[in-house]
Amino acid sequence: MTAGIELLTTTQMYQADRLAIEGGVPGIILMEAAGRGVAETIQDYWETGSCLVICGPGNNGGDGYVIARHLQEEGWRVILLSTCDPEKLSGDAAIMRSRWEGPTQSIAADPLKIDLVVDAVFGAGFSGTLAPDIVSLFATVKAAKIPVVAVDVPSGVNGNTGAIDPGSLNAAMTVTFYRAKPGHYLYPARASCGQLEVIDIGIKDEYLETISPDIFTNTPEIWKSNLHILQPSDHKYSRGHLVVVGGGIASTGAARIASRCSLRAGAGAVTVISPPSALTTYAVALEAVMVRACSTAEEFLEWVEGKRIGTILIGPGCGLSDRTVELVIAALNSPADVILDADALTVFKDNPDSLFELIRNKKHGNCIMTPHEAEFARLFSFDGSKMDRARQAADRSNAIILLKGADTVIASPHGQVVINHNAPANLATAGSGDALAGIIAGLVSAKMSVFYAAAAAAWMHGEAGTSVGPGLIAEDIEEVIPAILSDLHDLL
Ligand SMILES: NC(=O)C1=CN([C@@H]2O[C@H](COP(=O)(O)OP(=O)(O)OC[C@H]3O[C@@H](n4cnc5c(N)ncnc54)[C@H](OP(=O)(O)O)[C@@H]3O)[C@@H](O)[C@H]2O)[C@@H](O)CC1
Ligand SMILES: Nc1ncnc2c1ncn2[C@@H]1O[C@H](COP(=O)(O)OP(=O)(O)O)[C@@H](O)[C@H]1O
Ligand SMILES: [K+]
Repeated sequence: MTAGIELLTTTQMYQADRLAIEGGVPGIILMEAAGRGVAETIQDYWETGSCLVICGPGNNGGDGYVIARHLQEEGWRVILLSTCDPEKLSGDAAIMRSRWEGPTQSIAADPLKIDLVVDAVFGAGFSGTLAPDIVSLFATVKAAKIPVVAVDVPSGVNGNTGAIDPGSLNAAMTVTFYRAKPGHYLYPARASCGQLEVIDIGIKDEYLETISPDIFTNTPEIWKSNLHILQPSDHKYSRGHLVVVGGGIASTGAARIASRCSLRAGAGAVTVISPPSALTTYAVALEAVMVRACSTAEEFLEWVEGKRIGTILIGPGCGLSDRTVELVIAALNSPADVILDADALTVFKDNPDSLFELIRNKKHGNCIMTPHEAEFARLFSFDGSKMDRARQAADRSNAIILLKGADTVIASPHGQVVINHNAPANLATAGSGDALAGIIAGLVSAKMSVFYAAAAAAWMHGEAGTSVGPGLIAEDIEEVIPAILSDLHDLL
């Protein structure tokens, strides 16, 4: 099995296919390897039994004929069903059909007597809607509750976007080739893929240099070498002094959660900036985190510059006020790296371009914005997949965009994308986003480059969700960061 962190679009997958063919592996050999690989994977997981293979009109259907042949040779009772006139198949698929010696049915067999269904109707290049006869066939399979193995993707999934026709099948397993596709990791399609298996069909890894993928799954492999390793010469300020801009007396929890997470993630020193009226509340609640009152944006900027603050997190619990707007402007005018979250984004909903201009004009330091979908929609009005929207937003704003959710997407203004896939749904709890923002800030403060910091933080946040498990509240996240960091350092 190959895994590989690269995700390929349909166009890139066709390019891989072409490069392999030009490199001397004919398409028919690739198709044979693909079908045989799926059949072998099926046998790794299922007892020999009876199988319905549903074949479509293109090469995905061609794979289906190969799978049917191999399963039959291994003793399976195979029923093959074509969703189109098999005479209309062309190219490699037509050749594979000619090598299939069993019957080909054009109407549904009795699915109740079948142990497994192989969905080889459409591949990752599908877009649009499934025809009614296919939807109705799939409905029969669903009603019979037979496990489904999808070839490449469950038919009806768009491999580039993660969009899915509601009539598609829910696969127990999806077997794809060479590298996974973004649609395997983006919702809603991700929920329909089941266990994802990526198999080697003889396309060389070296072709990736030509293809130059820019979409990746979020694994430590991407960013672990960028984690800061503490040295004997380190002291608290060399590890980075970070500022979290806190809100007023009614909403101090968010900055408290974020600031504690940022210390855990690696900042050497953290100061919460508070309106004078809330200073005592912060001071009583925080121990290792310092607190400082700041009345005006001018005073804030002067202090940030004077103290050579390297990182500023602003937004969690800040409030939708002129103070927040002024402090965001001051932060972006400072040389520090800036993480904008929550209220720091929403305060610009009536004039997002002014925010983007501030970011574009930032002379030193970078900016990361961490919206959830509603915050994103207040600033941007792009169409398309979550990945495309995050990418366009990064391009428009010149910030790193971390668009939150079960499939958090991190996009850079240079078009690089990472899709996170380890976040359990128990993270959907108040304050969990504040913890994430704090972890990002802590990693940035500890000198991790900003794109990697955003990706690493999303991954650590997901691990924290899994580690705490059911009943997680946002305060729990900081508690498990040391163990997660310790495991990460073991990988180095
Ligand atoms: N690449 C590789 O390295 C390898 C790839 N392999 C396999 O090839 C598969 C990709 O093959 P593929 O390009 O033939 O696509 P696939 O989905 O089978 O069929 C396309 C057909 O569907 C049709 N169609 C499309 N949308 C539709 C709609 N909404 N509603 C109705 N029809 C629609 C479309 O018709 P068109 O619209 O183009 O006229 C066309 O006839 C891939 O998934 C993998 O399994 C392996 O063999 C090993 C090597
Ligand atoms: N269903 C889910 N599965 C996994 N992660 C989720 C889910 N829903 C939310 N999250 C994560 O939880 C965090 C919630 O952040 P946010 O909405 O800003 O909450 P808050 O503002 O209360 O802190 C984000 O990191 C998001 O990606
Ligand atoms: K399929």
